[in-house]
Amino acid sequence: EKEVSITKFPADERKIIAKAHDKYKKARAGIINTRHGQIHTPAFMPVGTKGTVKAMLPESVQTTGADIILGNTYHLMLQPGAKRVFKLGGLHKFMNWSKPLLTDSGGFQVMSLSKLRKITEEGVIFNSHIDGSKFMLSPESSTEIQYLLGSTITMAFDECTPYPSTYEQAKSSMELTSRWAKRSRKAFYSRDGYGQFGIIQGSIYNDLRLKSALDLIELDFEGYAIGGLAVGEGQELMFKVLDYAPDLLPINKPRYLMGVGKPADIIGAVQRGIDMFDCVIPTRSGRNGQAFTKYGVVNIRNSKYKEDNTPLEEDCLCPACKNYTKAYLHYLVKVKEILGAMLMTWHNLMYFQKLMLRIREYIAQGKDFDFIS
Ligand SMILES: CNc1nc2c(CC[C@H]3O[C@@H](OC)[C@H](O)[C@@H]3OC)c3nc(N)[nH]c(=O)c3cc2[nH]1
Ligand SMILES: [Zn+2]
Repeated sequence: EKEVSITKFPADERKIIAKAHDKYKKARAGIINTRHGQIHTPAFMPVGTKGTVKAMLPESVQTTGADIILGNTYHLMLQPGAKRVFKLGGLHKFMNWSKPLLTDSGGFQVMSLSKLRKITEEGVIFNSHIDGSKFMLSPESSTEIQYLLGSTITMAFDECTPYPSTYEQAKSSMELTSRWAKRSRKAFYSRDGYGQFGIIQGSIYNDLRLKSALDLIELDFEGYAIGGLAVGEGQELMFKVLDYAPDLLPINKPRYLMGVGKPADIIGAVQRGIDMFDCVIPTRSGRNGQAFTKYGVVNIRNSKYKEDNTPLEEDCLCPACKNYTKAYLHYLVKVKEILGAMLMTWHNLMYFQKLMLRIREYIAQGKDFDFIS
């Protein structure tokens, strides 16, 4: 049993008991202590982009077992505006979520959502996808916005290198991210129980990933994210990067793989040393009628369910499985009833949290967990 205690997450300790497996010696289970409570890792973080996990009440999200949810700087700075959220008591109060909140730094959404944008050394100038008004996101403004929102974990302002990229493109993008990380770190207001994570880039090039990690480790972040993945490279290439990238990061700090993923992606990434995940799959696909079950993914809109009087999963404790049948869910989703989105989302979030719970238990017992899904 290797006891590895994490360096201070300001004023708090993160205890991590990394059991060295023969096959999965990199898998680890632990606890991150923050100002807003504990995060049990490996952790799945539901996405609440616009200050709400879509179709869920925050107390319902809590019953699924989620310790932390995500908000998004890009969306919230456009509407309702970071200063307004600050004036109203911060995002925790605004959305009635008292546990940890992680906010992305906004760069990714600028590139994927905004119209007309210009990347300069200073930052990214863009027009809002809502009303076309002009905005600038920079390491300083992104860090300040996340402070105004009251984020427990703030993400450094980075450039998510697109896939595919040539070596030269990935190199200059990674170097820009390193310069922006330095400015983000300088702009961060360090407080007990709050933390800022650096995001490493470098696409699929291992020397660039190493350089990115070295640049960011110098800035002594409270945690590190592996960025530039789940951007279309596919699972095989992603795992190839994850075969070495987590090892470039401090073993005693949280490692967060952004935007991942399906259950099999999560299991493979945990086996390679990742602690934290976020993905829209359980919420977005739930609203689109896809339910994750131990029998595989159920497309509830399929007509074979229209008179199926059994629950999605007979032993699941979520309201969809306890009180309703596949036939009812099939009907609700077909006629686009709001309750359909609610019940499907609730079940999927419960499924993902159960998966993480089982992974944490297997690691704690020193068991292999290849076959869980
Ligand atoms: C899906 N694949 C993927 N997402 C990614 C995101 C957005 C996650 C963010 O996007 C929102 O979900 C829609 C969530 O709010 C999440 O917040 C952390 C990334 N963000 C940054 N800053 N840098 C990256 O390299 C990056 C890579 C990703 N790959
Ligand atoms: Zn269920």
